[in-house]
Amino acid sequence: MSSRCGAFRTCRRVLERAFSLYKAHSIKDMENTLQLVRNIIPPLSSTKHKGQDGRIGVVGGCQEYTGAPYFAAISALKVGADLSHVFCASAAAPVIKAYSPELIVHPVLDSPGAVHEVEKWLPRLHALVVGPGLGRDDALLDSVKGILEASKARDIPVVIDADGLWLVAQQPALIQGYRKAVLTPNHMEFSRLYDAVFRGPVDSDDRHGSVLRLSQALGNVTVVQKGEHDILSDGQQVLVCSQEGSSRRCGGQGDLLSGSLGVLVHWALLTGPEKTNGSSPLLVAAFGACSLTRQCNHQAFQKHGRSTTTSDMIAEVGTAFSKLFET
Ligand SMILES: NC(=O)C1=CN([C@@H]2O[C@H](COP(=O)(O)OP(=O)(O)OC[C@H]3O[C@@H](n4cnc5c(N)ncnc54)[C@H](O)[C@@H]3O)[C@@H](O)[C@H]2O)[C@@H](O)CC1
Ligand SMILES: Nc1ncnc2c1ncn2[C@@H]1O[C@H](COP(=O)(O)OP(=O)(O)OP(=O)(O)O)[C@@H](O)[C@H]1O
Ligand SMILES: [Mg+2]
Repeated sequence: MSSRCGAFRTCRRVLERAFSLYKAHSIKDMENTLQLVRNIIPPLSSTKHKGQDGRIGVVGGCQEYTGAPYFAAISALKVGADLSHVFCASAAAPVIKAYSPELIVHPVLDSPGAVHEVEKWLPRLHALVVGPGLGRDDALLDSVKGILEASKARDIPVVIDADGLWLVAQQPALIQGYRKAVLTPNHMEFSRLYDAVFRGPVDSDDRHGSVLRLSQALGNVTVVQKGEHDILSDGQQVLVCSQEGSSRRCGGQGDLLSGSLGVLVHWALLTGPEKTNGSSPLLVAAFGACSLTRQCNHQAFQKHGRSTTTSDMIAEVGTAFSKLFET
């Protein structure tokens, strides 16, 4: 009996040691990747003009959902973009404008010339975030398909989230092989995409492999699977972001992530792979957005506990950004 207890204790010590080694290793990996994120952040400078640090467009917002595009667009500004546009359905526009005087809001998505109306702006935009609060109306989704095609033709980076991922699950060919696309699925959105591409369910015991395979099958688009740990892959590398957040899971946190990512993607592509130590700039940008969102969640939770909402997290963007990237 006592020798069995001894064996049990030894086994537990081995497991504990292995776990703490793994933890130490992953903390070191996280710190190394955070350093790469710091390398892509442009310095603030008095010689720059308005617009140079980012002009970002969010495509989303319909009668039902006005919060999601607002969260994404305001997060882009708070992270450091100079201008943030929202292209939404007409019913959503006055609501979004009333939330914030800082956003430029175009009520065009449900007009017959929607693609043309957005295309006019594309030469002036550095990145698009497609999907927050878009809804699943077929006519809107059809316009978004045209907007995605126009963005690809101009080589504009696109972050695809929420209902934009619904569209991609219906038509994966839309982003197949487009290396400037980043997909940011939550649990359900990832399962839907995986099922659409592989015609079978995700292996829940192999999250890393599933994310890697999905990215590869889509022609190396960057995939960010959000969850307790965020798993990111460009089809070659797999990164894990375990920045401490909290247990509070209010809606809108993913919108903060996709909006911040719009800016970071622009900065990362501007900097190029020399500063990201051979890692894909988009993967580094995605790691930055995941860390930032989780840090905002952590800080907001310290102050507000169970009543934390996404607006409280957005109020933390400035200090969370400084803590992670400007120390
Ligand atoms: N204030 C707003 O306007 C908000 C609007 N939102 C919009 O709402 C629309 C639908 O988004 P949804 O995210 O609900 O998408 P889905 O309609 O695909 O639903 C996802 C479902 O998965 C569940 N889920 C999430 N994580 C899970 C996990 N780990 N395990 C099991 N189930 C899990 C959620 O409870 C949710 O019911 C999108 O347009 C989105 O942008 C959201 O962004 C939230 C905030
Ligand atoms: N269990 C968890 N523990 C810690 N952080 C989590 C957990 N689940 C999700 N997150 C974090 O919350 C953020 C949003 O992820 P989530 O899965 O809620 O996205 P979402 O469903 O798209 O959100 P939204 O409500 O904006 O649509 C990400 O930064 C992710 O890292
Ligand atoms: Mg979402």
